[in-house]
Amino acid sequence: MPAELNFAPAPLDREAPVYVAGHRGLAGSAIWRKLEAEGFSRLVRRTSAELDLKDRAAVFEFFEQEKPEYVFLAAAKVGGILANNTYPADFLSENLQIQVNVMDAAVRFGVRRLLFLGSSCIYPKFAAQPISESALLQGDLEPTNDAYAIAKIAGILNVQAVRRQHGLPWISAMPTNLYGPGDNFSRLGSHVLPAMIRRYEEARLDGVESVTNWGTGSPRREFLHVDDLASALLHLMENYDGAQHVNVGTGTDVTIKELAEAIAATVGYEGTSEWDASKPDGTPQKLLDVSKLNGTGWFPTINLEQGLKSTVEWFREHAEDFRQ
Ligand SMILES: NC(=O)C1=CN([C@@H]2O[C@H](COP(=O)(O)OP(=O)(O)OC[C@H]3O[C@@H](n4cnc5c(N)ncnc54)[C@H](OP(=O)(O)O)[C@@H]3O)[C@@H](O)[C@H]2O)C=CC1
Ligand SMILES: C[C@H]1O[C@H](OP(=O)(O)OP(=O)(O)OC[C@H]2O[C@@H](n3cnc4c(=O)[nH]c(N)nc43)[C@H](O)[C@@H]2O)[C@@H](O)[C@@H](O)C1=O
Repeated sequence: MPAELNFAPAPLDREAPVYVAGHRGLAGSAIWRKLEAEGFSRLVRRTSAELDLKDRAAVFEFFEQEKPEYVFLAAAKVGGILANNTYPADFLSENLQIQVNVMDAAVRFGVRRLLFLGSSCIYPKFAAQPISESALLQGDLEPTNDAYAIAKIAGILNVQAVRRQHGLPWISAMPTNLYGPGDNFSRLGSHVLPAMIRRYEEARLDGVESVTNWGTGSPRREFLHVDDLASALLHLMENYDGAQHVNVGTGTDVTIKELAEAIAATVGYEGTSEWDASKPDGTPQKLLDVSKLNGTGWFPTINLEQGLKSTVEWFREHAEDFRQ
């Protein structure tokens, strides 16, 4: 068993090996950029083709070889409402395997600090708004993502159990809906914001007069730019130590209809928007209470208007990669 470690808020050692699990994903790539910009000199990464985190033996071998001192656990099976609703068994199984393997290996090889990334979908479907950390397990989950949410709740408990049993000062962060460069823009598997950027931009280019979005447009969502997420996560690694997970968001939300209007305006689409109410709306609202995070001294810097503009620019620069 590793020696018990005590945490005191302090900058992470820029010379120590840091493993960013999921470094090619939306969140992981932003964490990687942030750590590089902050002068971390021994960043460690593996693609899923090089290291399948579901392969327990391979994960242990990797940790033994690289001996990371810090881990950002941003590798996961992730998708929007339709993907979650269609493949619940995969979302449950793959996420449990990935997080258990990584955390078990991290215990075995004495990782000093590990940050587990969950999601705001861990909270009850009808939680009081804004949702505070203490709302966890106080009500029924949203059925379209209950399997994924249970895996993420298990991850929070895993971190807490490691803290109790092994004395390692690991933490969990629960981000709200994320967006930014490197997002998944696939038509069926993506989240709403990248899906709409693609839909409205392609409709503009093709001269299509009307686009159809999913659901009624009435649900409310909070959107955090991934560069803000990465900055918040490094801040938490350097300033927060507690068994309770920390919400990471902006503290403001919009309706999906308002988001659609903002995206249409940003891409310059002048047609109309329809709504397909046969598609699920999901949780009516999931606005995070971010007072705990703000209390540590961290605040977001990128508002939705700026973030949409730069993400549309990024999508245009990479549009070829998404042609099918
Ligand atoms: N996107 C969002 O809106 C939100 C995301 N989160 C959380 O943030 C984290 C990251 O999400 P996000 O960046 O959006 O996801 P992405 O789908 O963009 O990236 C996930 C990454 O995980 C890696 N991965 C998946 N399966 C495996 C595996 N079996 N072995 C190794 N690596 C694997 C992939 O690696 P590779 O590219 O090499 O295949 C990929 O780069 C997740 O924990 C998610 O729950 C939380 C709230 C909202
Ligand atoms: C991050 C979070 O992401 C998922 O939950 P979600 O918040 O419901 O995310 P979403 O982005 O998929 O949808 C938000 C809203 O937008 C509407 N909507 C309209 N048009 C499109 C559309 O074209 N695509 C998508 N995906 N949604 C659309 C859609 O009907 C819904 O009302 C879970 O994976 C959950 O597990 C999770 O953690």
